Amino acid sequence: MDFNPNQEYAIAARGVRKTYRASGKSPAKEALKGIDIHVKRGSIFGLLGPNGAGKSTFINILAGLVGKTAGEVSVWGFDLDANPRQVRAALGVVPQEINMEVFFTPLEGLEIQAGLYGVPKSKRRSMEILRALGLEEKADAYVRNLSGGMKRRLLVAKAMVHSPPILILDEPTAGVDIELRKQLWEYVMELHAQGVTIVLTTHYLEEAQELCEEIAIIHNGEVVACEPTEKLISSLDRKMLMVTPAEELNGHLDLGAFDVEIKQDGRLAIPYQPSKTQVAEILESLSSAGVMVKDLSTVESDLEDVFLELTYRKSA
Ligand SMILES: Nc1ncnc2c1ncn2[C@@H]1O[C@H](COP(=O)(O)OP(=O)(O)OP(=O)(O)O)[C@@H](O)[C@H]1O
Repeated sequence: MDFNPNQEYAIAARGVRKTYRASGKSPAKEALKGIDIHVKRGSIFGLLGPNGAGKSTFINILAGLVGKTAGEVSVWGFDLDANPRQVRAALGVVPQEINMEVFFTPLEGLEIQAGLYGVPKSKRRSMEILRALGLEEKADAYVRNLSGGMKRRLLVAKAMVHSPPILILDEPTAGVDIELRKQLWEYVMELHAQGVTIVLTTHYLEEAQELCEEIAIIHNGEVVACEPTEKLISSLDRKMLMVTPAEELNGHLDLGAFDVEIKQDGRLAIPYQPSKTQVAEILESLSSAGVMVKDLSTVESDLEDVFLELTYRKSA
């Protein structure tokens, strides 16, 4: 396909809305309330949000499985409404649910998928893809005899048969053990190194923090944050001062304006806002309370804190 190198974005979505119609006893549901998302070409982009936030709805709109109610979407420079076929060719989508044809072997399944995408026989790379995902030995096995992790890797393989420039993974590691998760990410990182743009939704904040260059947080159908990962984390005005007292403290400690928690190992955890509080002020309070400090360190916030704070702010 045409890789349109002049386009900056792999995916550009503006004002995307989706209202699911009422059916039976279920009322209409506004799942996306006008979201803007821009994914840079060649990046790894994370879409985070609690259950029901609207992540799958957005991905299903991109994949052409759900029709949007309003807004504009362009994928690899192609408008979704005007050029749905090109958009489909630009995307490899790994769905959340393992729902696959069990009558074919993995190799047959990939060949059929390649055929559906019109990949000529001479350009097919089915065995190469199976090898990369550690499924070479299972090429001729029954799909129903594969483990859950293998099935998930087979879904990734299927999404890549037509060599799309964008790979979308919807909760790819849910229920996958640590070893397989590692293997899956190694392959995804390899694709990334080859220039493939990766979009993933995950509930594993740590995973997103580790892998994604940019993260959008969706909550209740709205984008509450969309920034480079580091900036997102540093934008949170919260740190933790960890203090090891010279002598063990028994029970309660009152530090006035500061909250303090005595950890099991005897250290004190004191949260503070760097924009408002100097560490010296906390040390003064400790000194007034008669606590001698043996050692201290500060802990940065992680994505979990950002996530909680942003989603809390929105629902407050
Ligand atoms: N086909 C549908 N008909 C009606 N409502 C739907 C439909 N699909 C999703 N919804 C609703 O839209 C909202 C967003 O759902 P969506 O599946 O996009 O969330 P999500 O962020 O992907 O959540 P999860 O992480 O649980 O997959 C939810 O309230 C959900 O119940």
